[in-house]
Amino acid sequence: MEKLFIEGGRPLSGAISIHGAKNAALPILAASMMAGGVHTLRNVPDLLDIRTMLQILKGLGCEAELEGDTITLNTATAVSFHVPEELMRQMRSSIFLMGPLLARFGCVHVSQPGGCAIGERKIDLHLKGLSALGAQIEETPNAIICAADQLRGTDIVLDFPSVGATENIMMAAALAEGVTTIFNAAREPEIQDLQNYLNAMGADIIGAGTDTITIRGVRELQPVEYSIIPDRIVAGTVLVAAAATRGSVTLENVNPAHLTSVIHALKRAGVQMTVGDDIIQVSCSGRPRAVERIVTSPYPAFPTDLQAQVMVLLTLADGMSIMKETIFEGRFKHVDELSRMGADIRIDLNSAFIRGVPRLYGATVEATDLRAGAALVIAGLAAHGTTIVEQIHHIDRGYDRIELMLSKLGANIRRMAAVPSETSN
Ligand SMILES: CC(=O)N[C@H]1[C@@H](OP(=O)(O)OP(=O)(O)OC[C@H]2O[C@@H](n3ccc(=O)[nH]c3=O)[C@H](O)[C@@H]2O)O[C@H](CO)[C@@H](O)[C@@H]1O
Ligand SMILES: C=C(OP(=O)(O)O)C(=O)O
Repeated sequence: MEKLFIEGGRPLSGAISIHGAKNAALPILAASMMAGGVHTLRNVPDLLDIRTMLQILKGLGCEAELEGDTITLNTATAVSFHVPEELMRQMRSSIFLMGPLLARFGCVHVSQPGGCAIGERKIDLHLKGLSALGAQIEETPNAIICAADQLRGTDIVLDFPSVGATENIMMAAALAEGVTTIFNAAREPEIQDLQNYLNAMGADIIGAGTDTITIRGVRELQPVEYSIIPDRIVAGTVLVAAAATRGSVTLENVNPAHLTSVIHALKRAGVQMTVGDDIIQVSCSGRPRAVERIVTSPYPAFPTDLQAQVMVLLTLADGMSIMKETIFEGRFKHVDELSRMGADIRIDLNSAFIRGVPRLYGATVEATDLRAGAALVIAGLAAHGTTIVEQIHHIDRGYDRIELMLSKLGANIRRMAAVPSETSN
């Protein structure tokens, strides 16, 4: 297994361009199935999850090529609506195929999606939404089969503003007969990006970014060229890494409006930031301040996907901070690893009580999930001594060669290949 070796203690400095958003690119790749033909997607990050999605699309019969940050995808050749179980299990985003395949073929055969172990992550809201559009759903322990001769628009009220359910329903409804309105929809920027992509293909959708999305079904969609938005979570990760190492970094190709709650939280921690149209300059010269309370919640509130990374900054703050996680019940797995690096964190139910320490110390730690892994990398950059991060395939799901990105900012970080003794059995 590959590992990251980090010599900590170097302040990050310089400028970096932020890559495209995983959470926008994945549903958009799935949505491309709804318009047979050649699509060109730009600003796509080269991530493990993107490669898994391409593998699924190829398995369905599409032709796909990833060159630099551009994917050329021919979905006209697709012949199958069955996503094999072993591919479904590799990531949560495999579930995005459900709405598009149902809309295109009138039938889809999937199974429970996999992904990081951060909570139960049910898909009941996806299924309820598709059922409301008229799909017949048959669930067995190993398969979920949805079928509909004709999807029909309707009003759908989500019990919780689920990002994935909002997106799956939007995609299926785009080719349904009549009007669908999603109430209590998720408002994440990636949903607006999906709306923009679907509309560019000829869909008629308004409201993404608010809690009410209206989709007027159209008969067909056309393939297009489209550019994915920048990744706000990668941007947030770099902001925290710069602050935790007391560095000074300029982020380019970002949308600061997507990071309002994060910028607010970091400013409360004493981090200096200057915001332009598509750049953010960040610096932190002294010890961060403790922040009384940060609560993760659906957008536009503070994102769960940056909880672990910001917690690292607060482990170094002057005083006691509290972070409350309200989205995923299993998203504190980084805490044990950070404690091994000298952090002082106590968990009580879904709150973490973080007593700042003057410094962290390098250790061998394990990435238990994507953002926990990113947090451990930041901790390693800020720590005294050497940190080895293991199980980094989790990090590769969401960061395009994280070690290259951070090396450009002066970090001493390198990826080491598996040693032969580890691969021989
Ligand atoms: C590819 C992608 O965009 N992933 C993001 C998406 O995941 P994802 O779309 O899976 O997140 P959701 O918003 O659906 O999930 C939020 C909460 O709702 C629950 N839930 C969800 C669906 C459902 O049918 N039933 C149900 O109970 C989940 O268990 C979780 O507790 O939003 C999350 C919350 O911002 C982010 O952390 C993920 O990075
Ligand atoms: C939880 C995440 O992603 P996914 O929904 O793809 O598992 C994430 O990006 O932090």
